[in-house]
Amino acid sequence: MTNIKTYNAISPMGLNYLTEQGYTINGDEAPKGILLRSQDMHQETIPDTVRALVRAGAGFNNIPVDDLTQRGIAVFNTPGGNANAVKELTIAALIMAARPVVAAIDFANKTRGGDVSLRTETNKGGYRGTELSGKTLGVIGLGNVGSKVANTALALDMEVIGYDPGLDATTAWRVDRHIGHARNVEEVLQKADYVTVHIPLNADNKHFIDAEKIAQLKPEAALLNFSRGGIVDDAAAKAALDADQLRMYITDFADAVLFDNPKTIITPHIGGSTIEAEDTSALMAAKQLDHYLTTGNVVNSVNLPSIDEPFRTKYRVSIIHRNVPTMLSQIANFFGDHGINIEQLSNRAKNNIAYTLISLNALTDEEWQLIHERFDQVDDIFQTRVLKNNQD
Ligand SMILES: NC(=O)C1=CN([C@@H]2O[C@H](COP(=O)(O)OP(=O)(O)OC[C@H]3O[C@@H](n4cnc5c(N)ncnc54)[C@H](O)[C@@H]3O)[C@@H](O)[C@H]2O)C=CC1
Ligand SMILES: O=C(O)C(=O)COP(=O)(O)O
Repeated sequence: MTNIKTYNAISPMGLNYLTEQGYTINGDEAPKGILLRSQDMHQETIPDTVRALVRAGAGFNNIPVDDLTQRGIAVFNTPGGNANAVKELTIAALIMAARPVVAAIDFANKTRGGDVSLRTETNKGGYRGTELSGKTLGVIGLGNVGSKVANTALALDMEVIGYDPGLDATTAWRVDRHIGHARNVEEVLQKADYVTVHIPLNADNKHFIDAEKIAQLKPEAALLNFSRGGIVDDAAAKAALDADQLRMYITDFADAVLFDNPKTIITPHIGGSTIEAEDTSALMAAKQLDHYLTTGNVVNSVNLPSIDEPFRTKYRVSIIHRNVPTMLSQIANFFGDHGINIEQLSNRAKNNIAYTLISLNALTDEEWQLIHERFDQVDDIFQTRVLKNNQD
């Protein structure tokens, strides 16, 4: 039985799906797949038997994607699976940035003695807030989470402007037409009363919100970070709070520099922590993992191009290789030279990586062996798998 290793609390919805498909979870055998959430995989040893690693969630900065690609290991995430959960917590944070909810709860709970109802009523004046209605929300990153936050803020009667240079013809449809599109991030920073960041942590986005950008915010603005620690320069945010150049900072990522500051609210990375989001993400992850291991089809991979075609032949050969000239002809020639008839060949590239899926109806054990012997020696080929159609 194929063994899958897991890290973190993965919803039974995903684990049960895999066991129903015949996998073992955390069994004794060397794993073929890994299923995880926020585990820091930069610190883990990933065995050579692993063919796929799936992050049940959106952010994959905890995974050494480049190293795994060189080893021919497919990496997946589950985009959108927890976006609604993050959206709802971000809206809660917006409300907490407008109304002193946390301080007011604290005050009510700490009121002791006498007529507590009367005492809380007479002292409530210190807990007056403002309304979101009519204020401007700036959303940086209009992906699965940011687009939902932006659309929902319209229903709160906010003006919304967004910034996302990576939107394409498909993803732009997610964004309501009443949301203004900023030409640059500075426009968002300067206009908004609230700024919320929903972008991935990668080399380009490290400290994307730095001291220089924070300085462009209105002093009465509030900054929200439900993306990742490291996207906002927390020390710069603290300095701006201390200098009254920023009113409030709410983040889902604890950082000691922010502790014990009444202008800061910290939650312990719970943006995606709802029952629904955990179920949806785990099930998506489990299905994508099974799909890849059994058919070679690639859905929602962060390092391989997508190919999702019905597996109608008896065999498939899946090849992860460098996106270089003559590779495809070398592969096709090998099959021609050995008299192996190709029923279908699909090839797609993503940056410098390409993926080729070859469908066959006849393949002897010797030919199966030969494919591995030959392709495993080619430097530009990272991984070759021969798959038998179990539905056959
Ligand atoms: N707090 C939590 O528990 C959770 C946090 N996240 C974080 O939120 C991030 C976003 O999640 P999704 O919306 O699902 O991802 P997504 O991939 O759907 O969207 C990200 C968007 O950011 C845009 N982008 C990238 N760099 C940008 C930049 N410098 N300026 C403006 N736009 C930029 C991209 O074009 C893309 O449209 C994740 O990468 C993850 O780190 C996601 C889920 C849960
Ligand atoms: O999906 C993401 O990017 C998240 O940050 C969620 O993290 P988690 O799976 O809840 O540890």
